[in-house]
Amino acid sequence: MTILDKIIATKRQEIKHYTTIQESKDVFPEKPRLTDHLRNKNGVISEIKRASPSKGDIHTTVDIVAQAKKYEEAGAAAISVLTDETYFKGSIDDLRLVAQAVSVPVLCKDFMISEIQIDRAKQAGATIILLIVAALEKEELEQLYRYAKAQSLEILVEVHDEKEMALAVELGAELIGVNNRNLKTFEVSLERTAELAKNFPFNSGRILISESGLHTKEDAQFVYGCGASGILVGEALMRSENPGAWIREAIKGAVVR
Ligand SMILES: O=C(O)c1ccccc1NCC(=O)[C@H](O)[C@H](O)COP(=O)(O)O
Repeated sequence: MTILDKIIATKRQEIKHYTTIQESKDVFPEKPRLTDHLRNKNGVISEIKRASPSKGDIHTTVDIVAQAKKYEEAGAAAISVLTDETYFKGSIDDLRLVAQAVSVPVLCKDFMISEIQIDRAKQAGATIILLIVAALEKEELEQLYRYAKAQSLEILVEVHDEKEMALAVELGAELIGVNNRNLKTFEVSLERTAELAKNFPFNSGRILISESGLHTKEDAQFVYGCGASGILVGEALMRSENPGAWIREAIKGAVVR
């Protein structure tokens, strides 16, 4: 059983207890679309990540609102919030607090297998959701993609290999994320982005995002050089004493499209 299988099995149990709020009084600042940002310039999707299966605790006591504001002030293209409780020590309330505090797009980073999770993400202020091809049957992927689109959410479709990439393209995904982390071994290689970028359909308006394992501005430059318009960075920002400087360095010299 891979870690992804384990996370999904836990998620199936957890969602049985999920409920949605019928009438939310939460107010969220208006947010632009990540797709529009990344069509014009490279960007950093900056993540709130307290802990992870591969690294254990990363920064559990973080003030998530202060951290999110640092990301926004530094020019983050979007903020990703890990909402999984069991494996990442996040929560849907983390997402809500961040979405109330910032005016950049907010990604609900979770393991989506059901429409109720998409409803909860939207109610907590997310403007983007993640769909992981490896976690879903083709029909489930199509159904959740259609459902999220109908809610006017942006959808980041995550892939690990050529086969999954073909499915993401067939689905019509505009934002396609290549995860550099092997979810079986936890091994990280930016070469995965380089490999999958070779046949990426850039000319059909798709946007490539490189996810995981980016630690330095050289890492960022490497994947931007492969054609990625965006990078998704968690651990490096959560461990950094100056995440704002990290983001500014990463976007310095980024390509204006
Ligand atoms: O981070 C993990 O250990 C992990 C394990 C299993 C499934 C997903 C996992 N991470 C989720 C992510 O996609 C990352 O948080 C994100 O890409 C940022 O990665 P990093 O910059 O390496 O923290």
